[in-house]
This record gives sequence, structure tokens and C-alpha cells, in this order.
Amino acid sequence: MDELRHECGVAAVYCFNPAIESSVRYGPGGPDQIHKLIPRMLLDLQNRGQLSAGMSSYNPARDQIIETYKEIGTVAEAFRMSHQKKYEAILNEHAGRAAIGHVRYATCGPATRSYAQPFERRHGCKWKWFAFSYNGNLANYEELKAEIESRHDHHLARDTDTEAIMHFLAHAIRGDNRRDLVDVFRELSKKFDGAYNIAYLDAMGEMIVLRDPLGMRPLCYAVDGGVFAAASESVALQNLGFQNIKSLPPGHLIRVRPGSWEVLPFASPAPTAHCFFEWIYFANVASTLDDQSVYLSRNRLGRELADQERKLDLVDLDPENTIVVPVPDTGKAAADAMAFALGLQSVEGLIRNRYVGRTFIESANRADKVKTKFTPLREVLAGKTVILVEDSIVRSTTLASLVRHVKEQGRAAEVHVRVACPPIVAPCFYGINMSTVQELFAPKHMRGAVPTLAEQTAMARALGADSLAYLPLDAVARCIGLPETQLCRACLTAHYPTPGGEKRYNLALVEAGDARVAHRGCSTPAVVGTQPAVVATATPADVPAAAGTGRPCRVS
Ligand SMILES: O=P(O)(O)OC[C@H]1O[C@H](OP(=O)(O)OP(=O)(O)O)[C@H](O)[C@@H]1O
Ligand SMILES: NC(=O)CC[C@H](N)C(=O)O
Ligand code: SF4
Repeated sequence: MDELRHECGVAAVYCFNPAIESSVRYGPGGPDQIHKLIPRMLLDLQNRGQLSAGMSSYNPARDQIIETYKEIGTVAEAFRMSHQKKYEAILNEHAGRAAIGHVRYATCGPATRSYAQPFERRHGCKWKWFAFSYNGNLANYEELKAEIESRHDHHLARDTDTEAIMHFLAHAIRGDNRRDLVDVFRELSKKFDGAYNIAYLDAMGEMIVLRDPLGMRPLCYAVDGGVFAAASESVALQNLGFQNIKSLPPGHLIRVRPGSWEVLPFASPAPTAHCFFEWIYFANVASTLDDQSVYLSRNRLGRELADQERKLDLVDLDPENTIVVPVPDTGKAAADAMAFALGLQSVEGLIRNRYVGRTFIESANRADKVKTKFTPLREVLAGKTVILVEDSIVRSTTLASLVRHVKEQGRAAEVHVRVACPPIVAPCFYGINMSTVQELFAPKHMRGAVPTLAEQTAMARALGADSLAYLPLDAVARCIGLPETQLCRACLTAHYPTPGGEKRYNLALVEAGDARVAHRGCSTPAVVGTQPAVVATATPADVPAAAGTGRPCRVS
């Protein structure tokens, strides 16, 4: 496996009270056309998934009270946006005064249409007929699947955690008495281990927007007059004109029904574990998540890189000789801030092809896509000492290709890689598609939490770079502006915030044939501690191919 993908995005909108005027414009069709906002919101969330896009709407005047549309591809492709008539036809067929949407990148299950979301469960009883969009990954999916399959005559039609969630929901609302959905989700929160943000809509017109108890993935909401909206990221709400955008507290849900909305707790309080990687790489740079701006976090990471660079005193910082070059797009905010703090120019030495998306969330041929995505600008790079700033190294697919390009095509004199993130040493089981140790770059070179000089040298050499420096672990919380105790940093520390994550990590170590598995039975795990700044110098060498195969819930 060579590709790395990131999070899905969820969106929801509801005109719950047309009598209260709203400054949010939903067009001439009135409140029953508010579903038209969903594709627009999904475009703002495209950074979270490119595999498929979809929408379910609620319309009690329609035979199909809940109607779902979903297709493979980007939002523009799935909704046929370049074909005005087809786009309008899709929207007309799915009109409604409440709707949920989804952009997917697969963490569990194949990239086919039937795995696209929302998932819909049809039923003759209106409160048993529902659709939902889901962002996250359940670390205990295998156990949940076994539990479902152990029930008499039960069967999972799709091998994915989304299907398991659908089964548990359907099972929880069985019988003749309509249950309170807050109780249903409270019950399910005791079963689910991992990240699960859900936008749920049933044929009674009840909507639930929910954030898991650890708050791993972001979820924002806003209300303006009689209109409610929620989305994985604030940017999708801001661009609709909402002013007062809030993050939903972990373990809370919002219930929206005709005429009202309310925020309610549904799960026992748990230590928060926001995924730090949202600020480092995943989220749209224009978003603010849990009160912390993504752009400003990346800017602070860049300033930390600058402080570190001065201390390292390894690179000639004369602006006549040295330039800072971001790896576009995500590396740009950190690179600009680093360059400014060092009195250097941040220059577009790598021109990005805008028509190649985020390779990290691509499903196939990622290495080829990286090649076509960037063009080194020889006019800028030739003869220069280049500080190449990258937001993160996961499998090294990007840098393995880029460093060589910058040297060979760009004719840079030296390339020094600086990473606005600590080394990623452990897999993620909470929605980032890096579930094996073998596929990661850093563990191939590191034996403990902090790389030795020899290991760092090997890393730089593997990339063909003259030197390599990561940020230390403690920079992460400082730059995001949240306490360490509120962040998940498991892929940096190998300490997982849930039992399911711990269990999966032990299995991943066994799969990797890693000796650390023995230590994890004891109280002192091998991969722990605070990492100091990591720096290495090396001579260029051939770049090894990215490795890694297999994952417990296969994505193809
Ligand atoms: O070490 P790797 O396995 O290559 O993963 C890390 C790279 O992947 C991402 O780029 P991507 O092309 O997805 O996104 P971007 O253009 O938005 O930065 C990220 O910004 C890094 O460049
Ligand atoms: N990235 C996600 O949130 C993925 C959701 C779900 N696990 C899927 O694979 O479809
Ligand atoms: S393991 Fe890493 S990528 Fe996964 S949720 Fe935790 S911090 Fe985020």
C-alpha cells in the first residue's frame, strides 16, 4: 500500500422554522430547497475526501420521504456540476427542507459506489427509516462485526464499519415503541471504540448531529434564524454566511426537529482526544476547529521551525544563497512563517498542478500522481541552498520524489528537508488510512522514540536530502494552542486514547514482526517520551520505494 488518505467530511442543513427569517440564502425555492446548500458545503470539505460524494434529503411530501443520491468521484464529478442540466435534475429530484451530505475517503471497505455515503436504511415505519453520514473509524470494528454475525440470521452486506453502525442503529430501534434517539446513541457510545461523527436523518424529520465522546474529528455547527447547519469544518458554514460558528463539544449531539433544536450530552465524559493531524495536514487551512485556527497553527509551527533552525546552525542563512520552498499546498503556511522569521524568501520553487488533487487521499498510483503534481522551477532553484518545508512525512512518497526533482530538474545546490511535525512512528486506527507499521517511513529508521544521529542520517539519505529535521513532540500542542492532554498524538507516541487502539497497535506490531510488542506487555512501552529536535545530515543516495501492505479492513 502506498497511498495515504484522510478524513471524510459530513454536512447537514435544516430549515427547522421557516417562520423565523434567516440571513442564510437558500434560493428562490424557499425552505423546501435548502438541500441545495449541501453540494456547496461539500465543495468546501473536498479536502477531506475525494472518493465519493452524496446527499440524503427529507421531504414528507414525497413518496420516498428520505431520498439518497451518491456517486463515485469528487463533489463536482458526483453531482455532475459541469453539466448544468444534469446537476439541476439531481437537485430537483432530491429537494428537501432537511438534508445531510458526505465526502468520503475510505478507511474501511472498498472505494465502490455501494460504500459511498450517506447509507440509507429503508423501512415502512417512518422512525425506522433513516440515512446517515459518518466520519471516523471504529478501532473495534472486527469485534463489532463478530457480534453482529453471531446474532441469529444476521449478515453484514458490506464489510465496513459504516455498515456495522447501521446494523447497531437499526437493532437499537427495533420493536413497536419509538425510542428517544439520545438514549439510542448513549447505548451505542458504550459499544463504539474510536472516532465517529455522525449526521443522521429519519423519515419523521428528526435530525441528529453527533460528535464522539473523545472529539477526535472536528464538528462545527451554527444557527441563523430558522436555519441550522453543521459540517466537519467551519469553512463550510462560514461560506454560507453563518456568523456564530461553534464546535460541538465531544460526547454531545444536536437534535433538530420541526420547530426546534437543542444540544444535549449523550455519552459519559471522557478525556478529550482531538486528532492533532487535523491542524497539521487534514483540515482546510481556512477553518477554525475547537477554537484554534488551522492557518495560525501552521504559522506557529513554521515559527518553531525557524527558532530550531537558528539553534541547529547547520544551513547558511544568507538570503543571497538560501531560499525556503514550501511543498504545496499544506506546507505553505509553515514555510512562509519560517522564512519570514529567518529573513529569507519563501519562494514557489515547486509549482503545483491544480488539477491533481491531494495525493494523500488518492486511492491508486500515488507515486505517479506526485510526479505529475509538482514541477520544479529551475529559474528559482538553480544553485540555491533550499530549505524544503513539508507539513508531514508519512510514507515519504512525496518527498522521495520531490527531493530528487529539486536537485536534478531544479539543479538546487543543497536540499535540507524541514518537517513541521514530529516523526510519525505508529499507525492510526481512528480514521487516517495508515494502519500498519510497515508502511510508515520513520519506523523503518527509528528504534526508539527519538532517532539517533545514525538513524537521522539514514532518513535524510533515504530521501536524497542533505539534512533532515523534524519538530519535537512538545511543539505540537504549543503550536495548536491546546493542552497535550486534549490531543490525540498516538501516531507520534504510540499511546492510544482507547483500548481498541492499544489492541490494534499490538496486533500491528505483531504483523510487523516488531520486537516492541514484547515490551508493550510491560508497563514501559518502548516508544515513549518527549522528542528533542531531530536533525540529520547525509549524502544523496537512491531513494527506496515506499513499502507497506495490507490492513485489517481492506480498502481497494
Ligand atoms: O509522506 P507521504 O506519504 O507522501 O505523505 C505526506 C504528504 O502527503 C500530503 O500531501 P497531499 O498531496 O495529500 O496534499 P496537499 O497537496 O494538500 O498538501 C502532505 O501534505 C505531504 O506532502
Ligand atoms: N474517512 C472516514 O471517515 C471513513 C468513514 C468510513 N470508515 C469509511 O471508510 O467509509
Ligand atoms: S493516531 Fe494520529 S492521525 Fe490518528 S487520530 Fe490520533 S493523532 Fe490523529
